[in-house]
Amino acid sequence: MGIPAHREAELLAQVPTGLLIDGEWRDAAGGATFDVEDPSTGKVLLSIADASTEDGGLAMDAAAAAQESWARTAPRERGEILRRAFELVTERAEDFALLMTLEMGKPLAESRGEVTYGAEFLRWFSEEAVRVSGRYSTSPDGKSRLLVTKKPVGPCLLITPWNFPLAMATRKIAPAVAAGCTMVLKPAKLTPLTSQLFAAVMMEAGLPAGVLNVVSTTSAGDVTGPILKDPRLRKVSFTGSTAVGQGLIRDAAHNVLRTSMELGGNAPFLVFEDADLDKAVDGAMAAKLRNMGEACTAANRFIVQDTVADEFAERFAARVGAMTTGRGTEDESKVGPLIDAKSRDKVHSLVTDALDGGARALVGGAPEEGPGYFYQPTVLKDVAPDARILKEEIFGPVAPIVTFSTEDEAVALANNTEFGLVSYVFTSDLNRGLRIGEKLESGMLGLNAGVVSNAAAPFGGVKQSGLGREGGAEGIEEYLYTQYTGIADPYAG
Ligand SMILES: NC(=O)c1ccc[n+]([C@@H]2O[C@H](COP(=O)([O-])OP(=O)(O)OC[C@H]3O[C@@H](n4cnc5c(N)ncnc54)[C@H](O)[C@@H]3O)[C@@H](O)[C@H]2O)c1
Ligand SMILES: O=CCCC(=O)O
Repeated sequence: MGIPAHREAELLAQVPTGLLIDGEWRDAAGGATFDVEDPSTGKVLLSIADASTEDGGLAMDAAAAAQESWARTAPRERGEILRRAFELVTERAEDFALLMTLEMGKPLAESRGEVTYGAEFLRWFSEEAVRVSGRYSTSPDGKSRLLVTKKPVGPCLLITPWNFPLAMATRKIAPAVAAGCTMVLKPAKLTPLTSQLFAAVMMEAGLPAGVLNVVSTTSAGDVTGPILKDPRLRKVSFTGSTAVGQGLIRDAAHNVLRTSMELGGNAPFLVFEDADLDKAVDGAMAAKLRNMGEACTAANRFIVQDTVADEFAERFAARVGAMTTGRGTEDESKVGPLIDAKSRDKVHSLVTDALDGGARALVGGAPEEGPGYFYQPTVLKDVAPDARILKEEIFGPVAPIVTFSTEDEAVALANNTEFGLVSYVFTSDLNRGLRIGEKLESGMLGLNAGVVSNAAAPFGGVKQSGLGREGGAEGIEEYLYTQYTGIADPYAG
């Protein structure tokens, strides 16, 4: 059983294929289009408008023109639009889930999870929209008054990746809407369809024309480069690879833009000998195989105390080996394809390098035969310390295991990376968990938990994993700036 072909066709027919500029769906200026493919089959799902530099300029014009009036709308009005969007996405959860599965490949159950997660940003920020506040105080010498207010930063450029097509968009759009900012959204060319449908839902929820403009394109730099140089732009928020983020930070320096950067990771997953191994294996499954390992939060290095390493590896490998790969629309599929051939080749080159360096594959270790970009869920043991797989983001269903003997050694191994997004620690000793957490260089910590993502939490990294936070009370601050007004002493004649 799976999803009938006519259901897929009916859904695809509802996805807008134009660019959303100033509230209208339009063809690209030169009429160009591009194909979006299903990574399970390589077949074309839909052709959509391919934005050019000119289209990017029109989108920027629309965002700039809408900014002033949008900033003046009542916070409650912005919150209600987000709340309606939350309800519409929730009503259409099956559509969004199927669309993500089609264009990105993840199993339907995971897509449904992403719909819940992605929609939650809409609900969370619908509530935050009315909580922005400032303060009024007396200066220390009593001679003046200090009025501190928060204002929307202004038009924003939002750039999103392909791996969580809905949640990465709502995590930016919702706080921008709540704060009163207008936007140009550039989704990833591999998975633009979810953003296209989501933008239609935002319009249906009552978002005024020009507030959200969407320019899907195959020429990312050509579209975003001029926007970044436009003096009307005030902020760029990016989720994607560290290399691209570094380039955008350089470009953002030109106009000294506010930047939020959600970049790559190399998460350590630490298992201590006092951990409940059943829970550690459950956590490892979630931290590694969620989204086929194509998550910035994916556990990239399993660092296990030597006294329990064999038992952990054996149990983990048994679970991983039981995971069936398949098109995400099929009921039995637990692990979908990787996003494209390049990604699968990269994963395999990391595995091959590790095996050549002396590692053993307890399960998996090769691409799947046949159509689509499937890779066998894999566990590697005895990985050499200098293996590339321990240094680079794997972004696939592959788990390398290394061992340690002391707490200090575990921390040193975990911190031995330029990334610092999330770390996972499994121990039944709370003091040890907190102690290790204090020593780990990462923006987030999963303590006996394999997933930390939550709309109510500040998501983000340190070191080369990024700048700023998305979600939580912190998320809206990224779209606000502080204005201070100094007021003369009201008692002085
Ligand atoms: N920290 C986080 O929250 C988070 C979340 C999801 C993904 N990621 C990271 O994203 C990466 C995977 O996503 P990806 O492959 O889509 O990343 P990517 O950096 O290749 O692309 C991300 C986005 O940037 C665009 N882009 C690429 N080159 C550009 C340029 N020169 N100018 C402007 N835009 C450009 C892409 O079209 C896409 O929309 C991984 O490294 C992953 O860790 C991080
Ligand atoms: O890929 C990174 C995002 C993952 C998440 O938000 O849970």
